[in-house]
Amino acid sequence: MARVLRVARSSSLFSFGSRSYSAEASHVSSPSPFLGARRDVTKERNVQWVFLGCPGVGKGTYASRLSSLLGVPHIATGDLVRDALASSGPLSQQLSEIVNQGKLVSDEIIVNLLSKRLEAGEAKGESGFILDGFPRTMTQAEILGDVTDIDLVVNLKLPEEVLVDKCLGRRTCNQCGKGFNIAHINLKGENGKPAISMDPLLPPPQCMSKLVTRADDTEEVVKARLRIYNETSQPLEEYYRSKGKLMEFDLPGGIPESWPRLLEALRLDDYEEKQSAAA
Ligand SMILES: Nc1ncnc2c1ncn2[C@@H]1O[C@H](COP(=O)(O)OP(=O)(O)O)[C@@H](O)[C@H]1O
Repeated sequence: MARVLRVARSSSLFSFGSRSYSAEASHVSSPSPFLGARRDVTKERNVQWVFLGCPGVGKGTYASRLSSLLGVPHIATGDLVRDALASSGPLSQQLSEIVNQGKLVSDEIIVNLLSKRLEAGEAKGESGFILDGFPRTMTQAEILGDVTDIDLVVNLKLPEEVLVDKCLGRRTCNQCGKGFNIAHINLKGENGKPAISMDPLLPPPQCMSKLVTRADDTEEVVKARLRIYNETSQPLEEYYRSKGKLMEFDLPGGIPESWPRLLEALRLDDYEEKQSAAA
C-alpha cells in the first residue's frame, strides 16, 4: 500500500485547495456546514466531488451529467475495473472471480487503478473530478483524505425495493457506450414513505440492437453487492458526515424529476446561465 500511496501522492490532481458548496432544498435530508455561497464559476478551481450510493441508485447517471455540466472528468472505479477485466493478463482473471461474485476488489488494486487513471488525466491537462464508486471502504477514504481535499460527498438514496429492479434493467450500448434502463418502477407510497415512479430510459432505435447487460447484473450478484454495500457504507457516511461534507439526497423519482432538484440542491440551477455570462 505504501507504494500505491506514493503513486497517488505524486499526482497534483490530489492537491487542490478546498472549497465550499451549498444545498438547502427540502429533499436534502441533512444540510451540512459546507452549505454556503452559490458557486462562483469565474473564480474557483474545479470541483473534487464523491458520489456515494447503493448499486443501481443512479450514481453513474448523475455523476456523468454533472461532469459534462462542470467540465470535470467523471471517474467511475467500476469502469476502471471493467476496463482491466477486458484486458488480457493475470489481473483480468483475478478480477473476474471477485467481480462476478459481487465482492469488492482489494484496496491496493483499486487505489492503483485510480492512481493510474488520475495520472493519465493529469498528463492530458484534466483538473478536478467526480468520483463514482470510490471510496468504498474506510481504508480507501483515508488514503483519499491523506492526499487530497474532497469538497463534497453526495449520497444518493432510493428505497431498497427498487434497487434490484434498477440494476436488472440496466443496459449499455456497446457502440456509443451510453447507458439506458428498461425497468418500469412504480412503488406505492406506504408508512409515510413517498411513492416513487420512474419511466424506463429507453435507447434510440440505432442502439436498440446493440444493448448489452453487465455480467455482474444478475439477481444473485446484485443482491450480494447490495448486502456488501450496506455492510460497508455506514462508517463511510459517518466519516464524511463528521467532516460536514455529506449531502444526503433522496431521489424523488426518475431523471426528469430528480435532475433539476439535484441541481437546485447543489446550487447549480443557474450554472449554465452564469457560465455563458462570464464567457
Ligand atoms: N472502490 C472500489 N473498491 C473495491 N471494489 C470496487 C470499487 N469500485 C468498483 N469495484 C468493483 O467493481 C464492481 C463494479 O463496480 P460498480 O460499477 O461501481 O458497481 P455497482 O453497481 O455495484 O455500484 C464492484 O462490484 C466491485 O467488485
